Amino acid sequence: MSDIDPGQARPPRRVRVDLPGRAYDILIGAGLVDAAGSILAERLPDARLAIVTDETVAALHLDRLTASLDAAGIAHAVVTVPPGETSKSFRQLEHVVDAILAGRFERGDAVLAFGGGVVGDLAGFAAAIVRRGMRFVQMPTTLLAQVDSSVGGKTGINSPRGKNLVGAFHQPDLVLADTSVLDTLVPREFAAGYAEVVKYGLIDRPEFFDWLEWKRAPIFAGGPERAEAIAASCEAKAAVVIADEREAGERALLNLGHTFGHAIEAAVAFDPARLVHGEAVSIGMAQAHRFSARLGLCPGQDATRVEAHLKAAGLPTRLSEVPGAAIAREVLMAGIAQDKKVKRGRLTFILTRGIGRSFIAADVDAAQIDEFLAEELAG
Ligand SMILES: NC(=O)c1ccc[n+]([C@@H]2O[C@H](COP(=O)([O-])OP(=O)(O)OC[C@H]3O[C@@H](n4cnc5c(N)ncnc54)[C@H](O)[C@@H]3O)[C@@H](O)[C@H]2O)c1
Ligand SMILES: O=C(O)C(=O)C[C@@H](O)[C@H](O)[C@H](O)COP(=O)(O)O
Ligand SMILES: [Zn+2]
Repeated sequence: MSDIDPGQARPPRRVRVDLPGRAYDILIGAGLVDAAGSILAERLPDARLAIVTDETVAALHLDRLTASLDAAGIAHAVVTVPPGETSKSFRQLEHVVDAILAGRFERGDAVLAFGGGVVGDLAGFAAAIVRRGMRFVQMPTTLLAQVDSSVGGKTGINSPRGKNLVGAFHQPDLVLADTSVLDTLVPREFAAGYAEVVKYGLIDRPEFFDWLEWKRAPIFAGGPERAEAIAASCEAKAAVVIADEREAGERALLNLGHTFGHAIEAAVAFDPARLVHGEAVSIGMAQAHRFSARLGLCPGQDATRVEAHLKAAGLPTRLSEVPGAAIAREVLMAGIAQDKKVKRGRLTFILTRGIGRSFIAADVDAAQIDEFLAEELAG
């Protein structure tokens, strides 16, 4: 059987994450929710599925997924969590783990994450720890999850002390990204996912950034460029993950904008009414470019160009755009100190020499970051 649904306009694109012993495919295209049953029956024969989803995704798309699994004779159960970042918690982890155990899912069965990055990170962590590791399928339903979180095996939950501080590396066996489900995403969440698309251009693909400047409108409008951008993003991420699966070195580049961004998310207590992850990354990437320019590393016009592109996509680029009470500098500094890239107390940031010329800067002076944040908050 092939992965091509006869109802689809075109076969899915395929990106291979060629990790030795743990290689997997990312299939990208319209109609993969309806085709999931036949694809999974072929690729994970005999696996029962513990589907983890959130209430919003369940209401919009779950019936089509379960109908497809029923038609293929795949046994499944569903566990639902509330939508939003606050579900990346010990409480929801316990809820998901308990449902998997109550359903007597075995190690050879699979957890299937059907949702955005929150569901993917939470379900993936449950898959990593239940019976010391179950099989795992990602069916990402947000732009962010299709271009970033479903790929590469980072799973986990948040702590009130910081973002993703508890987790595990656990690669999926398969990623099915149905681009048609993005049509129900609210514009704010689409824009948030776009920030992580822009990230790949800013890390080391300047020609991709140029292309995004040119193609942003059709990507947002749902033209063929959208699937192209998703596939290009997955290819960029897969290349980094294959080279450095567990972030011993260069994978840290995927953290561009995240040292500032994660601190901002923690400072607003992960409240999606104030800020979602992609928006925090957008502010963080703009800050990484402004800070690099301030140090004389990056041309000022590159920082301006990055900020203009993010703004044009409807994304925030400044701390002053975060709604609610002003964020205190000390709170941000405390969040930055919890970053997972900290080594012997010294800060690591992803800085840049210009668009597409990011690099890992170990041993960044905390006093300079503190001064920079004071300026940013004043400005
Ligand atoms: N593991 C990784 O490598 C990685 C990478 C990037 C981000 N992340 C994590 O991903 C999370 C953010 O993911 P996200 O932006 O997808 O947020 P999310 O999972 O909270 O989804 C955003 C919102 O969109 C809704 N939604 C999802 N799919 C929908 C659809 N098709 N139609 C309508 N609504 C839909 C959700 O219910 C939610 O309210 C963060 O926790 C971040 O830390 C992880
Ligand atoms: O996959 C990675 O590596 C990333 O850094 C991708 C990020 O977009 C993502 O937000 C990730 O969850 C951050 O990882 P963390 O290790 O800083 O928690
Ligand atoms: Zn991210």
